[in-house]
Amino acid sequence: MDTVFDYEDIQLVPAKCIVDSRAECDTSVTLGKHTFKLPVVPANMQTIIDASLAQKLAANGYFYIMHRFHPETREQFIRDMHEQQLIASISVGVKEDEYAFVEDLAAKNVVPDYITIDIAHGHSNAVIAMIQHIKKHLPESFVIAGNVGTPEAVRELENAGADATKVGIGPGKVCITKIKTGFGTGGWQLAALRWCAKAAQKPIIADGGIRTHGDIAKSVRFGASMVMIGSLFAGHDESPGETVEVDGVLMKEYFGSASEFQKGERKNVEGKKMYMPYKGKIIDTLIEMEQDLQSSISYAGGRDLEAIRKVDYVVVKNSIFNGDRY
Ligand SMILES: NC(=O)C1=CN([C@@H]2O[C@H](COP(=O)(O)OP(=O)(O)OC[C@H]3O[C@@H](n4cnc5c(N)ncnc54)[C@H](OP(=O)(O)O)[C@@H]3O)[C@@H](O)[C@H]2O)C=CC1
Ligand SMILES: Nc1nc2c(ncn2[C@@H]2O[C@H](COP(=O)(O)O)[C@@H](O)[C@H]2O)c(=O)[nH]1
Repeated sequence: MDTVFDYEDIQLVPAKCIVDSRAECDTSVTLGKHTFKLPVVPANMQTIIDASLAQKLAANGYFYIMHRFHPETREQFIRDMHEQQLIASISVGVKEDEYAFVEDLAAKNVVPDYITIDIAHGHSNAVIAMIQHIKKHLPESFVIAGNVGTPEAVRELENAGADATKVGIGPGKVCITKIKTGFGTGGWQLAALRWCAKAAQKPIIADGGIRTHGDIAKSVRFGASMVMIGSLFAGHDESPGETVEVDGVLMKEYFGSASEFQKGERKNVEGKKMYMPYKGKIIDTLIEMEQDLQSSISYAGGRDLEAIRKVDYVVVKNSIFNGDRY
């Protein structure tokens, strides 16, 4: 691999505008059998999504992935979403119980539209076996497998039957994998995405490290079909994390899925907790993301996300804030 870089090191180069208004630019994306308003999905984490937010997102045309941390509620969740004619998108792990869960869903003909295999180190026989198990019992479900950080892993999971792969080992805001293990794509996530995308034959979801709305356009430029985001979605009214007041300022908790707060014990901890400033309603953030992405498309000289995939870029180390931070 040649030089590595991250989101803050890249700027996309503008091309001649062909629209009269940014409102003409279409940010929609198709993943599997469905089309969504934005190429963005809130992280499948307990402080980011719950059933109520999932319902709201799906009803308004956004993609979502429900987390897997209340496993006993998943079947009813799928039934509830389908009763409302909404997509059902769940997560699974790879432990023994999950095999029985998939078989049970198949036996009852309760078929999720999307199933995400949510594991820290996705380039593993455990994930390959789970992909094959889902494809055998629930062939109509769209399978997203991850997380990975190399082209070899993308190819292997695709060959096992994954319909999309999720790229990002350790770039997350509440991630401490890189500190605890020395491994990951933290600090070079965008270059890792490009590396993986060159090998991919199916959609890639870039996961972790998005800090600004412009990073969504950069992810699309470097090969992502969709972008998974945790921290930017934390802190909203609808975010399930606990709300606290610190020095008179409202904050909401955001913790890692491999943190002691999720696990309930200090074993193989690779995540931490932080408090994010309260941000108001999530729909306002989604609308702002859409407007910013429409603007990105206009700077790319096109009318839809495809235009962004072709733009030139420059690598200017740490250039994005011109030396300033918010
Ligand atoms: N995207 C990222 O960078 C990361 C994300 N996470 C998130 O944290 C959550 C917990 O992840 P995870 O621990 O995988 O899930 P689980 O705790 O469900 O573990 C899944 C299974 O994989 C095994 N396992 C986990 N990590 C490894 C490894 N490095 N090598 C071999 N076996 C392993 C576990 O066994 P055992 O526990 O006995 O090893 C267990 O049997 C997930 O939601 C994941 O997305 C966590 C770290 C990094
Ligand atoms: N290393 C860890 N990564 C984690 C953990 N919990 C979640 N995650 C990953 O982070 C992203 C969200 O990243 P953000 O930068 O947008 O906040 C999420 O989708 C997971 O892939 C964890 O405990 N450890």
